[in-house]
Amino acid sequence: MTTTTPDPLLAAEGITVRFGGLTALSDVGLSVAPGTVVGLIGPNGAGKTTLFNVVSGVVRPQSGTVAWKGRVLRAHRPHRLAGLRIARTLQGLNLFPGLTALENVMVGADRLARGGTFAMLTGLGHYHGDERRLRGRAMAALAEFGVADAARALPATLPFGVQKRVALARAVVADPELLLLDEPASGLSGEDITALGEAVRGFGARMGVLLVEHHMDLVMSVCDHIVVLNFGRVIAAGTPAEIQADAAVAQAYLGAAEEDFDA
Ligand SMILES: Nc1ncnc2c1ncn2[C@@H]1O[C@H](COP(=O)(O)OP(=O)(O)OP(=O)(O)O)[C@@H](O)[C@H]1O
Repeated sequence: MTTTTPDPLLAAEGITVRFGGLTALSDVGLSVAPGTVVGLIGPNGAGKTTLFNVVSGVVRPQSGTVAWKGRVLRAHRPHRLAGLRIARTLQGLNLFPGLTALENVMVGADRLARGGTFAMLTGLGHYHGDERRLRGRAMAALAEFGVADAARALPATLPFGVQKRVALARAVVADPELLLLDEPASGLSGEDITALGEAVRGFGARMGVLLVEHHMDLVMSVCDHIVVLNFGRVIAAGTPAEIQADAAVAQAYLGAAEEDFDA
């Protein structure tokens, strides 16, 4: 039998996570196919970050599996993601304060450096060829995000929106096959969000993307498929149009808003 649906890059199945007596995720699944942007949304406390952390290897589920290209990941750890060609950005910027924007992006290209970025940045080992090649690549990544002129600056001296772009450049500089984005729009507004949306759509043409995000306009405009969590369960999954028309989703957000209102 032939199928038009590509095999997923990432497939999480039956994920259950408990923190003491609290069930943060209950039998949750999602998958990301190449060239698609999958959104993960839900009210506060729904379990989005927990699922992001399971996929990243930060949290180990009590049950369920995470598979990468059809192979279940058993010793799944965050520092192994780059080797699998999975990149992620976190809610915080996580830029190295003592390195310039360019050097930060070069760290993201570590997978491509034969001697490792450490050798390259410290000058130890055989690094000259790597250094030139990766510097060029990192500059190109900064230019792609319109922040090439920030290359020599330390992160703390740059506006927040520029730091965010540097963090995105670092995430994609090594050409990942899957990009995990945890609330990339947080702290951004106006044209920075518009530019972020364009960037995420651009990533979607080159790689699979999993986007955890509160900013609904962004999610609805960039995602091919959306999974909605509430109280640790998947309550809906579908296209942006299907999710916008889903009564259970509207109820979940309305309920959350009423709780916020009562608080
Ligand atoms: N390390 C932890 N220990 C105990 N409880 C936790 C832990 N991490 C998350 N939780 C709880 O698990 C539930 C899901 O939290 P999670 O952060 O995954 O939700 P979220 O959808 O990302 O929320 P938000 O949108 O507010 O970031 C919440 O009730 C939260 O309090």
